[in-house]
Amino acid sequence: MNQSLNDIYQPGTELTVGSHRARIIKYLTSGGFAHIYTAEICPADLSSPAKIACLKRVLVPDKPSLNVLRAEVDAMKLLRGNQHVVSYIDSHAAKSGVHDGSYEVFLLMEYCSGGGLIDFMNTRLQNRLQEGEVLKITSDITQGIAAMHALQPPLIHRDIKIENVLISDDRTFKVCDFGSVCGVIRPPKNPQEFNYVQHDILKNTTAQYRAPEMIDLYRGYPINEKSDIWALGVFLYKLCYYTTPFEKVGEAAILHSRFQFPSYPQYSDSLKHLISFMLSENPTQRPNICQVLEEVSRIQGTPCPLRNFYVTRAMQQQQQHQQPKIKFDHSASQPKLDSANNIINVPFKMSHNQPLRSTQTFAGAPVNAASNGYLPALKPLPIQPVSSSFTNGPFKFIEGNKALQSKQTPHFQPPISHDFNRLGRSQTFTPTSTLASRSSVSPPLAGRGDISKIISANPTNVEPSPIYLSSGTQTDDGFASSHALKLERTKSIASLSSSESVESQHTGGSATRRFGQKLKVFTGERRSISPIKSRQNTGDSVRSAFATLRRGFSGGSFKSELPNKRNSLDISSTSSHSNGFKFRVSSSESIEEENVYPRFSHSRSSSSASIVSDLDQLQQDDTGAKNYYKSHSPVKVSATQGSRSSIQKRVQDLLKNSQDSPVKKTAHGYGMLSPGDEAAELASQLTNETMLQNVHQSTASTPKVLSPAKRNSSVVIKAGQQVSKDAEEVPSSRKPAPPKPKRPKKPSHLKADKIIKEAETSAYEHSVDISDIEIDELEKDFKRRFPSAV
Ligand SMILES: Nc1ncnc2c1ncn2[C@@H]1O[C@H](COP(=O)(O)OP(=O)(O)OP(=O)(O)O)[C@@H](O)[C@H]1O
Repeated sequence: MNQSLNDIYQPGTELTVGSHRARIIKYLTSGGFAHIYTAEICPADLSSPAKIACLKRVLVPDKPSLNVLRAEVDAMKLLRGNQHVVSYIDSHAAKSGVHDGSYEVFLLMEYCSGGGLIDFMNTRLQNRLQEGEVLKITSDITQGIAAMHALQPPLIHRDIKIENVLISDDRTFKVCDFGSVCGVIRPPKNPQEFNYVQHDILKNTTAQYRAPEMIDLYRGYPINEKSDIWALGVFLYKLCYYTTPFEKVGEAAILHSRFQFPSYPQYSDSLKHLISFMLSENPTQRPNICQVLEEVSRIQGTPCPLRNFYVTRAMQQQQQHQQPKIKFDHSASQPKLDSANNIINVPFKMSHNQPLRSTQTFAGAPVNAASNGYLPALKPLPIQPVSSSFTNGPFKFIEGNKALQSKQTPHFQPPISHDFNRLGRSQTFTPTSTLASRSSVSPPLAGRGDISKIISANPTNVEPSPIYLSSGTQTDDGFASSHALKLERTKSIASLSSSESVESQHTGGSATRRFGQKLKVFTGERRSISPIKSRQNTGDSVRSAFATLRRGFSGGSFKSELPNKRNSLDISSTSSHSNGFKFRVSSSESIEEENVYPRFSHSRSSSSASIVSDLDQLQQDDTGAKNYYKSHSPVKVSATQGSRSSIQKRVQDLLKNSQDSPVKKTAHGYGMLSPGDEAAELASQLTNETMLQNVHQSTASTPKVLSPAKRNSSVVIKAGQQVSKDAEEVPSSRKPAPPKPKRPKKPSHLKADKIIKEAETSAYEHSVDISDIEIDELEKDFKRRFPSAV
């Protein structure tokens, strides 16, 4: 940390953060460039009467870095009020007292007095977490992530990991760190896009939690909710075994989802199956977040706390399509609900005898599927019940998380015969599975909108109630991705500053800190006592925006940290990282592997928040990355402008705006606007919101920021340049070929999920008309499945 202890606010220091007064109670800790405090706030937070909040104070070196925080703050705002997400209260930015172009950002959020999950786990080294505890944590975090996936368009967290979970005083586990959040990223279509996405993923994700489709972009899958599901699977595995499933072998194992379950501690087959299911190599075979929660609840023996919003959307979509032609007899087709909202007339078929079709080993022993009672879905699931109860009885519905409860509760529930005979896991952990997945590559998915679109589509301060409207979210299959999205680009995301990223070179702070930093680069941060290293086991990236800012501050070389970048994305690479591990006995009972294979740079730019938009821009720019990055600056395109303008016009607009567009100011969000203030102007430029200037009415001094030269004395490598350079290093055989628009043939037994697909498709393509053929097909399909309804 580049700040001395003198910079720490003393208890009693008073600040203004947005519309809140904050009085420092205590300095808690430092994270990267952030200082974390508890503070008493006035007025108390509306969402909770608590007067104690957490104040995060961050030094931001420059404007582009401010964009990063903006994306994080915006994501927090969208999720505010969800009890499984660390709640945003207020924020504020101003120029720092040091006149070097740096800024100070204050973020007030809910204070989680229980500390971090990582710390909790470290208290349980001798007595590992029991299944009930694992399930409780997983359920909470799944609900937090569900709140993101439920948005339309959805938000992808991209950095789900143990370290990003905090515990509130009521022992609720909460997701934090939204610095890596993005919208759905469609598969890159050309080398420029490929390099851009690759770079963005390296910056914003953590190696051990990276999904196969993130490592091997040539597979042609979008980075979407299913990538979060993978990370959540790794998270769940680590909760159980205190290490990640791919710790030993690394990427080669990730690419084929090759892992084993340790024999200790012992967990039920159901839980292991769930993990395996979530870690399906093929993203289309992973469950969606609602299905994960349903299964967690089933294992817990409790009702599922959320409705399956994917199903609801699909049903609504179907209803919309069919209403004009089909006389829908609700009474015949819809399941009857009892007073507790339980379905009472839906046959529930659950096979306990389905053999598990997986070559995966469970601590060396074959899985006894018969004792499992539940087998994960082999294929994208057909419409699921909103929730399944643990027993073979009726599905149960409860009104759980308010933030996810629809104000438009559907009038009917899906009439489902949930046939578990059809469920099973087909994944084989052989290299051929990769080939198979390649052969069924989904056609490119066009962008679903950048984060600015997400923000505008999901207004803050409002419960994400539109989640039950038609979904633009991919649920289960890649088929939907064959429908290119036609979401209009309403405005160019403000955070177009990847070229500004700088690299780590620690230049200040104590010797201990420097040592710690260095360790972090190569092996993860050490915690001298803790055997569960917050970064050690999780690989290379720490993806909070604040962490990035720290690295941005400290300079360093991106290139130096990317010796193996090419290999890392080479699916054919057989490079084993086994030599890169050394065993370290970190406690009497746990032996941890220390990942020492090269880390990638983690400099973050705001690009993470705008990748879809950026890809669109790249796509339109035939002259490639060079020109793209030239125009890669904060741009404002109005909503009306953005709609389907020609390529030339859009490029012209972008270039023009990047050069001289005056910024439209509004006055909400970060606080009041001080006209003329550059920080406020920037904030407005980035977010249509404003920041307060000099709101910082502290009696304490402003933290010192090292001069750029000092903190970045070696090299500042622009991300764009580096990416281009790396692009040259990609062997020609690995040059991305345009993804084949090959659409895998859908097995007939999966036709039910067509409803979901249609819903998704329709949601993506707002302007697309449903053809007669499709309607006929829908009709036929509907008649076949619900004969009583017609
Ligand atoms: N809302 C909160 N309530 C309680 N403690 C918090 C809260 N936010 C952060 N902390 C504590 O501060 C630490 C650092 O916070 P955070 O991770 O957000 O900062 P950072 O700069 O992103 O750090 P890093 O670079 O290590 O990720 C966390 O590990 C946690 O212990």
